Amino acid sequence: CVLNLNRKLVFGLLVRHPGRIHSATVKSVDTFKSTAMVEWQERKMSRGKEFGESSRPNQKFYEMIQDFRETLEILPITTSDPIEPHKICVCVRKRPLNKQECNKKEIDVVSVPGKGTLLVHEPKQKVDLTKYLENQVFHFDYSFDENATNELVYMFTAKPLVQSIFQGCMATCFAYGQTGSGKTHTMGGDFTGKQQNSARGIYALAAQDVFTNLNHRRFANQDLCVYVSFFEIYNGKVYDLLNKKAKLRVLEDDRQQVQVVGLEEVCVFSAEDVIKIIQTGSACRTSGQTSANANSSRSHAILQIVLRCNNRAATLHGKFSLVDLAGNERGTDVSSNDRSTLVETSEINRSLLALKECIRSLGKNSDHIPFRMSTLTKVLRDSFIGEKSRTCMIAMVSPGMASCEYTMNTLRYADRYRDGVMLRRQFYDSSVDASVLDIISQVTELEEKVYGQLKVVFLIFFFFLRKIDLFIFLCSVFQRANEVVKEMDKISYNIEEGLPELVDYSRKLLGLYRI
Ligand SMILES: Nc1ncnc2c1ncn2[C@@H]1O[C@H](COP(=O)(O)OP(=O)(O)OP(=O)(O)O)[C@@H](O)[C@H]1O
Repeated sequence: CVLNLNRKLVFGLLVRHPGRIHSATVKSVDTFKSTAMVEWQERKMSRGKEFGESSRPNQKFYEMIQDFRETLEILPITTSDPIEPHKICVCVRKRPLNKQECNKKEIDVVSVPGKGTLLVHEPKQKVDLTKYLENQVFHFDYSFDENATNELVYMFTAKPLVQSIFQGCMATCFAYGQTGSGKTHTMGGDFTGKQQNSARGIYALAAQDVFTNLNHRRFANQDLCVYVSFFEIYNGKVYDLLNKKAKLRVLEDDRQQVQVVGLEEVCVFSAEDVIKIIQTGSACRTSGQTSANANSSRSHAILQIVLRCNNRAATLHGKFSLVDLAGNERGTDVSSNDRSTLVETSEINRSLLALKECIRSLGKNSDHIPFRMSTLTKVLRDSFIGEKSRTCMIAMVSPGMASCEYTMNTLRYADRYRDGVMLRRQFYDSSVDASVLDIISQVTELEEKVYGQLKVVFLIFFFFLRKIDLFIFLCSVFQRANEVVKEMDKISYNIEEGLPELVDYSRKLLGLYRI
């Protein structure tokens, strides 16, 4: 800034007195310039001292990121920001660098400049070894930086969902992210050693608000009761955390209602009761060790706060499912590579994929929600259907450079389903969209035709297998297969012909969305 001022000053002088710069002025400009340089060097050195720069690996990237940050206007989210109502809300939370990362002099590659924006400064290197940053920008409904408290995160994410269950909604709040990124910290409360401060997690904050609402005169005459259940899904099986980890079965009745048979549902009368339940249940949770977290949760934990009308049938009024998902690491990230650990990891990833598909379908108002893809989505079925479902996803990210790839994966996961929601809105709003939908439906139709014909070939195959000589039969099958292949060629040519148009429209559409 000082150097810029300096340049502006010289430029101003040249404009006013072309070819005649007074030597005293030049001297003062030079002094000014050298002072600015000294200041800049000092600032750089103090920055270095602060982080032990001399031995920091990736010093160059660190400086590039710091220089970039200086150009950013940082306006973190505060309690006075407005809370907007969402059917599906997607947020991101960055945790601070932890002690271990600070000891390793890790670089913080994530910046949260404003209310819903998050930047990842991805360190890259060209073939000639020149270092550069790829600054990736993500937009969410809300973004929380490393200084955000659980209370602040709660206010914008789960609090509106608590209100919604009193209006009869089925609400779900997910904590998603890489292992060690802060899911359990956010949902269950912070740990001091092995001791968890459950009163400061989203679970407890939600419970407190449930009882505040319950005692409010608006809801007091509804005669509602609060019940809590707490269970985990590990390797596709459900275990009751409130009943000595009893293994439970998930059954679907003829009305497609999914029931966790025998799940303990405890009637609670205060937020303190819920906190005790959280402590009992959390202590039972299945954990393991990963490269990023020595006490990694290897299961999805689901705390359900259920409102029932206090009549004989105890009719369901509203339900809030708070889900602390298992870490989304890859198979290679877990410290043990035995078969059971790999099965565990693949099961976790399968269920996370299923979850993404369900939320995307929900965002697109699709008639078909693929909830049968995993146990997790099965037990949360009623959260994915109907007008009364409300969802909030909090994507957690670790700030370190070593976690950059996982951070990008987490953000893409969250961003993609947000894309689904936004794109659908565009489909309905824009005139271009009808053509895109038209081309997509034509492609689907062609695909169905090919599959239909292949089916005929196989039917003929089985029919003739029993009836005629194998040789004649094989000849006819080959002939038909040949025809089908030719037809497929033709169809794929048609698809390719239509593709540029589709891509063009899609680009326009994405362009519309990004603007
Ligand atoms: N926002 C935060 N502020 C301070 N410390 C945090 C924050 N988020 C996480 N931590 C700390 O980071 C460590 C890992 O967090 P946590 O156990 O919540 O991760 P996780 O995402 O639940 O991991 P896993 O999936 O392996 O269970 C904990 O020691 C926690 O206290």
